[in-house]
Amino acid sequence: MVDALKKMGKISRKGPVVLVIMDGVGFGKYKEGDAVASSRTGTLNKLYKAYPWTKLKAHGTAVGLPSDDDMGNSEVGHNAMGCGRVFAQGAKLVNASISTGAMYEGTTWKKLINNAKEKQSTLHFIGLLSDGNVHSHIDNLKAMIVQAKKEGVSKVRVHALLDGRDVGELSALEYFDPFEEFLSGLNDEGFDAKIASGGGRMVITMDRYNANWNMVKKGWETHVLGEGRMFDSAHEAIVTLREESKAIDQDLPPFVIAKDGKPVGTIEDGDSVILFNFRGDRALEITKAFEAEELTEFDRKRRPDIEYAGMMEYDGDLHVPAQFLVTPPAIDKTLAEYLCASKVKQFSISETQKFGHITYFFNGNRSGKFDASLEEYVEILSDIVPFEERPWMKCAEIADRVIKEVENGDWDFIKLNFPNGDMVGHTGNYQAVVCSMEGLDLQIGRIYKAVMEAGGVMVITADHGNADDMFEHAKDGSVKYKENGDPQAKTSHSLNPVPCIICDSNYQGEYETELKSGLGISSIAATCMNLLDFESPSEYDPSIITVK
Ligand SMILES: O=C(O)[C@@H](CO)OP(=O)(O)O
Ligand SMILES: [Mn+2]
Ligand SMILES: [Mn+2]
Repeated sequence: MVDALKKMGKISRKGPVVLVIMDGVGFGKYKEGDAVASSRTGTLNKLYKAYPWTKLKAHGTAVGLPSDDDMGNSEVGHNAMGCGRVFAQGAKLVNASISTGAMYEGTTWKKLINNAKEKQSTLHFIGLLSDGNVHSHIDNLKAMIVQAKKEGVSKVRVHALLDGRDVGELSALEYFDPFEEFLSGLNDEGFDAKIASGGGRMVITMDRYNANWNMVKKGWETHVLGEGRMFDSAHEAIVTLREESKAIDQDLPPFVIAKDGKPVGTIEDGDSVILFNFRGDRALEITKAFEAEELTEFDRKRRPDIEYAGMMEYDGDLHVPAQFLVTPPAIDKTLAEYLCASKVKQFSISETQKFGHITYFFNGNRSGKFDASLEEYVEILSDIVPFEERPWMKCAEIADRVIKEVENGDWDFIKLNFPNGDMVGHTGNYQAVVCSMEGLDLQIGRIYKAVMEAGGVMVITADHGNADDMFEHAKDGSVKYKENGDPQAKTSHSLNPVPCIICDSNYQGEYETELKSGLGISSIAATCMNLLDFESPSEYDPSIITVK
């Protein structure tokens, strides 16, 4: 348990500090494709003119990723904002564990490998097949397969999800084709590795925050039971299903690879299974499907008796999964923990799609509360729809609730995540993103009014960019176009910085109006502490404000 924070005795506000996280809203590098800049955001424009603001780094090493070529993402972004400093993140830790060989010395790896060897059974890998480095990296998978062969495993099956969300929207074959070749290169009379099933990541297996368990059910049927449309190869499945459905990769229907009408890689008693995604939000449900004795969310029909391991521990509170290959970053001393120790009353809210971002990720990948008597978490249920069809999502409902809480005056610190910029940004639909940004801006205007009337402070920021970079650009900065002349949509996050605006209802000169520059989003935590009149702990990254 951390100590209570020290009071500064310098900043006193009647109302709460309200932290607004606009998920996926950054400052575009290119004019073309910047759906944030090209939206009519009257509120934000007004706030940029009226209040101090700065740009914060939200990608690469500033959020604990291996290099500055890595775009930011919600996990590392919320970890940084909620924990006040930067930890080496999953992408970096897994990479290191594999390249030093530490993973293969661990008990979990040995157990799964020995299990497959002793029982002459199959070693399965399930996960996202791309180099997006948000949930997984294909190089990790390849290294593990090579090692498994070296250690004497004879049969490997890969259940590969198409990405198209952290990489190009139609890039799957750039990963699948060379990967099939890689497997063929390894195969010999003593070793047999194949892709056994697959599908789009937004259709099967990778649901999060209990938004749509039907996705997990479909994933189970596809990977475990081998039920579904059958194809001879992943290549054939992807080409055929693309043509029929016109879907982009993340939305491609599921497929099962079969030979002579029989699936090549169902998951059976005695097998070993590794979920090779390192990020937790979209790994928890499929993990539960494998691990739970009783499952109420869907009928598994058959639950194989297997050795199951995740790439990482996905939930540090609940210790899920029971077995994992790499120990996650030891994120401790979080903002919420410090605020609880200091008796600060805190309210957190988002809609389902980002509910765990503002709670679980923000608290360093822990699902529980630090002090239930001081904290309330509210989830507004997300619609189960393609978000380009409802780009406003639940931003009005979130704002309604926040305004009510601000007016009631029960909380010292309120934090919320608006998913619009990100969830709609991932669809690649420019018009929908503009609509999402304009809807969001209206709601920020409503919250702003309530916070000012209550005499509080509103801090507006984001976890990484997305909506600010909606077109693919060539190395020379020019927009890439499709054959039909439309710009090529970019569905992934961006490498761009994000805003931090401090709207203070009652500024009395207690801090410099010039905000510090060159900082990253990990500085949000210390900033919020200062605005709540606390000194920030020495281990935290510096606050954005300089208190006089
Ligand atoms: O949808 C997700 O899982 C990721 C992209 O892979 O987005 P975010 O980090 O914003 O949650
Ligand atoms: Mn995000
Ligand atoms: Mn995203």
